[in-house]
Amino acid sequence: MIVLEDLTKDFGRKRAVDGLSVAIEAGKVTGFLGPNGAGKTTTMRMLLGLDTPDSGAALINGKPYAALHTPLRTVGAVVDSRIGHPGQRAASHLLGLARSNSIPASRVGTVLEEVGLVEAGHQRIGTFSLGMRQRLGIAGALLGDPQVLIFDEPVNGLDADGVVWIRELMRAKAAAGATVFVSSHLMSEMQSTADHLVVIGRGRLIADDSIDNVIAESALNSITVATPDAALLAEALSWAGCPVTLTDSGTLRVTGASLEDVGGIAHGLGLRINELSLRKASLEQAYAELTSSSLEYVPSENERTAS
Ligand SMILES: Nc1ncnc2c1ncn2[C@@H]1O[C@H](COP(=O)(O)OP(=O)(O)OP(=O)(O)O)[C@@H](O)[C@H]1O
Repeated sequence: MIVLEDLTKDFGRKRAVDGLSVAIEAGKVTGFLGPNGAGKTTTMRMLLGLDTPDSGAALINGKPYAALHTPLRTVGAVVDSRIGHPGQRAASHLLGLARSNSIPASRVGTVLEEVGLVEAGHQRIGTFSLGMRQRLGIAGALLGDPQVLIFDEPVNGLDADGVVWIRELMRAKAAAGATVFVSSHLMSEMQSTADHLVVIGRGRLIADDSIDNVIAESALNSITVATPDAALLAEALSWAGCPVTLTDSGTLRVTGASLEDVGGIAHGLGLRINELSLRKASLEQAYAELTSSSLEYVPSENERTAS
């Protein structure tokens, strides 16, 4: 389990992480999301003892990283694709890591196989593609068979097969009881990988909830109602405080209400209903709504139209 307690970090006058408190549970993949500069990497670096908190604590299984006896047996992480020395061979890099953490040398072959790098084990790291370096980083993270995994943007540089592979790896590790904490910018990827989300903006917690709840809370969820008595139902819904619009096709679009609310009001009026359906927001929409007020960098109109 990972626990952040009022975690705070400043770089000069810039507050990168601001009083962040959250518990990341075992047995789940928890997605760590936030706009550019929100403080995700800094948080992960503090968890791994690579940056020191100014106040608060970042704990893995109840301890700061520096207090872990053989860290690679407790936590495996990929926060940087610069791994090992370019002149070193992949297998000897892993062997060095294993030795320094009292991990049996036999694990090197096991993890190289797990990440699909058996053939490349004798190659020098400097000859590796970005995708191969990502896989080697993940091999290092898995070496001590840890119960906590921390990945910062792990799909960067991976091809389509690699993306599916890492998704299945994270799901399998969580299903086996591991705590998997992963940052990503790809909402579609998070939607198919994560169970739970921690969203931050400007270093502060914005949401700590299941993906289903994050989407359910979105103001962009809407209900479509088709009825011959649209005007009457629209008036009743407005009275009940539900924002309602009449669409070009003559149906009503209702927000801020559940299917039960809308069905109940229509039933109370004895109206005939031809369609009553819920249109859920995507995770991307719900996320954009949550983080719109904490963007550090807003693209100009020209950049938006160019992309
Ligand atoms: N070593 C550093 N020195 C000075 N400022 C830093 C340093 N590391 C991070 N920052 C600043 O702290 C803030 C948080 O950065 P961080 O990299 O943690 O965000 P992030 O959420 O990981 O962003 P991204 O999604 O763009 O990778 C940013 O404003 C960044 O410029």
